[in-house]
Amino acid sequence: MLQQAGALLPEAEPYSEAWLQGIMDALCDLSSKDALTGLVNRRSFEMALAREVDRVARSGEPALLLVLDIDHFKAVNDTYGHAAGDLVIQAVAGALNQVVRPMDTVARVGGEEFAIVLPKCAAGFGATVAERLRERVAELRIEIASGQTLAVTVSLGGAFAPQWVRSSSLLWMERADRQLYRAKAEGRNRACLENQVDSLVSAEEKGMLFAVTQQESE
Ligand SMILES: Nc1nc2c(ncn2[C@@H]2O[C@H](COP(=O)(O)OP(=O)(O)OP(=O)(O)O)[C@@H](O)[C@H]2O)c(=O)[nH]1
Repeated sequence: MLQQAGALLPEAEPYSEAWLQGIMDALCDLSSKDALTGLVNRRSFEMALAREVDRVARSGEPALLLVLDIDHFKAVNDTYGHAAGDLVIQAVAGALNQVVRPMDTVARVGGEEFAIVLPKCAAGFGATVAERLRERVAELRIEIASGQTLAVTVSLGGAFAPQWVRSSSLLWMERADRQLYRAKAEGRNRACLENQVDSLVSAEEKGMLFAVTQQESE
């Protein structure tokens, strides 16, 4: 499996304890990481998001979900080729990883789409961190060929997890996605965040809270 995926096999003596451990680590990476960027993949991110939903519901601590999309990325591929597009995706991934805290999870969730979950992120800090990510990407000068560099921008959407409500990661993702659409529609190279956290608990989420309360009272 590892050879088929182009992954390196451990250098230790075959079938030794170190070699088996190396094989297990490499298989874990293969199932949880995106091969192009080394970021967490969509499947693994969805699990991290579900864990965060549970943690927020238990602790009431704020958490922010950001979704990002490279602007006009099709034009990069069409103008400079797919290999240059891949270099752009890798550079953006690296830049995002540099800006966040070790406790945050950065994932590549689609072709030129990324998502970041930021636990314990206070509501007042959301716009600052989103803006810092946007700026960091805009500052990049990505070398796509000798002496040829490209600059790209990203649009971001963000939503805070509803505190004290056992929501679903899917609903959370949908809310962040809506903000991303807004950022694209308003001209790209910007961040749009839901601003009022408490009043944005949807009817569906209230239903989930009710279901939890009912179960707990049985
Ligand atoms: N190089 C490269 N391109 C990819 C990869 N995955 C998806 N793409 C390309 O990403 C492009 C996404 O383009 P669109 O969804 O039209 O969006 P866009 O051009 O970024 O426009 P906006 O999002 O509206 O700003 C498509 O051309 C895909 O072929 C990948 O792994 N590598």
